[in-house]
Amino acid sequence: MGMTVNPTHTALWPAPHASGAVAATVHVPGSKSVTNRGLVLAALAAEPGWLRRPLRSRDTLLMAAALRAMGVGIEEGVGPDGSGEAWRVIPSGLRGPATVDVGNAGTVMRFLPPVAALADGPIRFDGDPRSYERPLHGVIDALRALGARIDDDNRGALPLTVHGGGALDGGQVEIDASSSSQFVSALLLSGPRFNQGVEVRHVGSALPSMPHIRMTVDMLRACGAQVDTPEAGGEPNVWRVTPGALLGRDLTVEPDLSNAQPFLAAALVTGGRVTVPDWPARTTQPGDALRQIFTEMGGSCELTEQGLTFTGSGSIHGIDVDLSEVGELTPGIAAVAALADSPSTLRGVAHLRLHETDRLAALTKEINELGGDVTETADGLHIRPRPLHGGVFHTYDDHRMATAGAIIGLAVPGVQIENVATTAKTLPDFPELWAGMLGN
Ligand SMILES: O=C(O)C1=C[C@@H](OP(=O)(O)O)[C@@H](O)[C@H](O)C1
Ligand SMILES: C=C(OP(=O)(O)O)C(=O)O
Repeated sequence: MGMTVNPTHTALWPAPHASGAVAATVHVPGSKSVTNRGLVLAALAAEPGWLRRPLRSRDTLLMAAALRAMGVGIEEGVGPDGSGEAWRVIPSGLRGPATVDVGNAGTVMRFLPPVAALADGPIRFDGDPRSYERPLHGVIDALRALGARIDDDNRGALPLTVHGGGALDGGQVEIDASSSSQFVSALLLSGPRFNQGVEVRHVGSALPSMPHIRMTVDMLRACGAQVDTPEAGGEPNVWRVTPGALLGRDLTVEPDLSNAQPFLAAALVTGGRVTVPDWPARTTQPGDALRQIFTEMGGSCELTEQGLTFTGSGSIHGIDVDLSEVGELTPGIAAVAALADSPSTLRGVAHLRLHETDRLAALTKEINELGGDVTETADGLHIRPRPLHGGVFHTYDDHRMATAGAIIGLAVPGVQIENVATTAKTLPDFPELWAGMLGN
């Protein structure tokens, strides 16, 4: 864990250059965010449930392994109607001792300590070196305030041990979640199982990634939980979850719309057309914002029975946009912006400095090394397009850096992506899907 060395880091993947307009249909695997919430809620339910078309990637397999280590049954199967791949989740009394490898998954490191507080026995959390640097204080401090006992040798970060007592008081808590919306989601997801439920009040500067909090609330309600939110006429920045049993559900996971991004970007960058089947008509996924953002950058899209079809116009325009709600889209938007016919300003994403890597620094450095002109601002990037040349695009163990580099490679010959295998965090089949899109 802490010392894992991945020998594939030095491998270089020649990013395919597009010889013309792409025309493809790409089936994008399931959403990381929905799969990992679905697993947690199913594990906390009072009865077995189904998760159909789950994403199988590093982040979701780590989540499943962690829940299994705490005693939850997760079995391979076909869904109740006999169709499609599925996981059957069989809740049981959560227990330690157990060890959880969080890898570098924000969802695992934030969503599971509250689950561990409900377990009987100690649960040790460890992960990749980068996981030690990612913010976790909101979850740790809140759990302590709600009655949990936690040993955090690294004070406010991983590695740590949650000494679960089999139950947690819960109640009211204040946190500063400006560094990650996942603090709020984490406390809400386990909230129905706390003796008094939970009331989370965010204090501090702006909260990022609101659609992900709405996803948490929607999925809790779908499992029968009662949740009061600021949107529903409640107090601003306050969420309240009533204690109660969660239902076992039969949930089909939507395609990951943030992972659809590089494929839609390919249509934009090559003046081509890409269809993503099963694009949901209504969703809380932040990737849905790509319909608007990429349209503004020079394409058009149509949502039909066949899915979402995005068509590039042949020109790519710069954009001035606040991405605070949809921060995980930033690397892909920056890649497209570097190829545009006018400058871009991406705002509202200072918290990306504490994502998989410092994404603002990494994008600036890697695009500039290909001849670009990117500067960091206090909360984002200024991107002035310039003619780019080939070279190595480093990825810093960040799946979205790898896909961003691939987008640039479509338009710029000779781009080589270092460690494309890092896409396994959320999209293990990326190189194959990319080649398939290009007809290779
Ligand atoms: O809850 C979730 O599933 C996520 C929330 C967001 O985290 P932050 O609010 O930390 O950016 C997002 O960037 C991440 O990829 C997934
Ligand atoms: C920020 C991301 O992931 P995580 O869930 O690890 O925070 C991401 O996928 O862009």
